[in-house]
Amino acid sequence: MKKLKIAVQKSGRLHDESLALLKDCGIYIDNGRDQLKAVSTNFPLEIYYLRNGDIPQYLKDGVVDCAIIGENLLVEKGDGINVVGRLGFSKCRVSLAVSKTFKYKTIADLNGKRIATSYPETTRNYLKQNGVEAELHIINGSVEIAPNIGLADAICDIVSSGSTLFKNNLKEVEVIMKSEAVLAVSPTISENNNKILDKLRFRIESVLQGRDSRYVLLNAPNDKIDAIIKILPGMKSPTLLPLAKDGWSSLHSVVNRDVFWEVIEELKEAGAEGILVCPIEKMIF
Ligand SMILES: Nc1ncnc2c1ncn2[C@@H]1O[C@H](COP(=O)(O)OP(=O)(O)OP(=O)(O)O)[C@@H](O)[C@H]1O
Ligand SMILES: O=P(O)(O)OC[C@H]1O[C@H](OP(=O)(O)OP(=O)(O)O)[C@H](O)[C@@H]1O
Ligand SMILES: [Mg+2]
Repeated sequence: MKKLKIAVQKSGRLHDESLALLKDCGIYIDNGRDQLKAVSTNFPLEIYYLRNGDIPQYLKDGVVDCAIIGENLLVEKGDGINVVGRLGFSKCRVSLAVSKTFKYKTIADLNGKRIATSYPETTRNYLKQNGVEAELHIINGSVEIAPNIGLADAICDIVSSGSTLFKNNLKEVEVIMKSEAVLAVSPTISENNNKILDKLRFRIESVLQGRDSRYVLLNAPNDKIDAIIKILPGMKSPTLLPLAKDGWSSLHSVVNRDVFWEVIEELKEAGAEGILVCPIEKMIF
C-alpha cells in the first residue's frame, strides 16, 4: 500500500510539537533514535526528519508529499507550495529591528544601511515594496549580535517573546509577517496520496478544534436557564438534562478556550452553580 510522506523538523523549535500532534491524531510512529526516516505502524505514513530550511525544496521536488513547517520559510523559499492548515504552535513574527539608540522614524531610515538576516528573500521583498535600498548580509544564526559587533545597522529575524532583542539592546521597528507552524503540500502530490492527506487533515482538524475548546457542565435553577443559554454559544445548542433536585437542570456545552474565563464569570452572575470545565480530546463536525 502507498504511503504518504511527511517531513517533520529533525530537531529544533517545531520537532516536539509536530510529533505530539501526530500522536494526538492517533498515529503511532516506530521511532528509533537518530533515524532519518520512520514509519507509522497504524497509518499509511512515512516520516522524514529534515532541516526546516531544507523542507521547501524537498516539497518542490516531490521527495515528500507534505510537511510541518514554519510558515515564514514558505514565504522565504516556498513559491508554489500550498498551505492546507495552520497548526497553532511555533507562533512568531519576522521583524526588522535596530539598535535602541537608532533614531528610527520610518522604513526610509534604512536606505543605504546594512541589514543582517537569515531570511534574505523576505527582507528583500519587503524593502522593495517600500522602495528602500539596503545592503543585505546573509548569516545563518545569532543574527541579533550583528549590530553590536558592527556588522550591520539593522537585522531582520524571528521575534517571539522579544527577549533576544532586549538582551542585545535592539528594538523591533517593523513586523514583516506573522508566522506559525503550518501543514504544507507538495505541488506534485499524487491523487492517491492526496486521499491519505485528506484523512490526516481530518484528524488534525479534529485535534486542533478539541485543543481550542473546553466542555462546560453546570447546574442552574430552571428559571435561569434561558439567560444562561444565551451566554453559552455551544456547538449547535446546549444539552439540557433535569437534575434529581426539583426545579433544577444540568446544562452541557462547548466553549472556546480563549473566552472561557469571561464566559464563566458571566455564567456565575447569571446563576450557574457547580461549574465543571473539562478538556476535549477530539472534536468532529
Ligand atoms: N523563538 C521562536 N518562537 C516561536 N517560533 C519560532 C521561534 N524561532 C523560530 N520559530 C519558528 O520555528 C521554525 C523553526 O525554527 P528553528 O530555529 O527550530 O529552525 P530553523 O533555524 O529554521 O532551522 P533548521 O531546522 O533548518 O535548522 C521557524 O521557521 C519559525 O517559524
Ligand atoms: O523573541 P524570542 O523569544 O527571544 O525568540 C527569538 C529568537 O528565537 C529564534 O532563535 P532560536 O532560539 O531558534 O535559535 P537559533 O538562532 O539557533 O535558531 C530566533 O532566531 C531569535 O533569535
Ligand atoms: Mg531558530
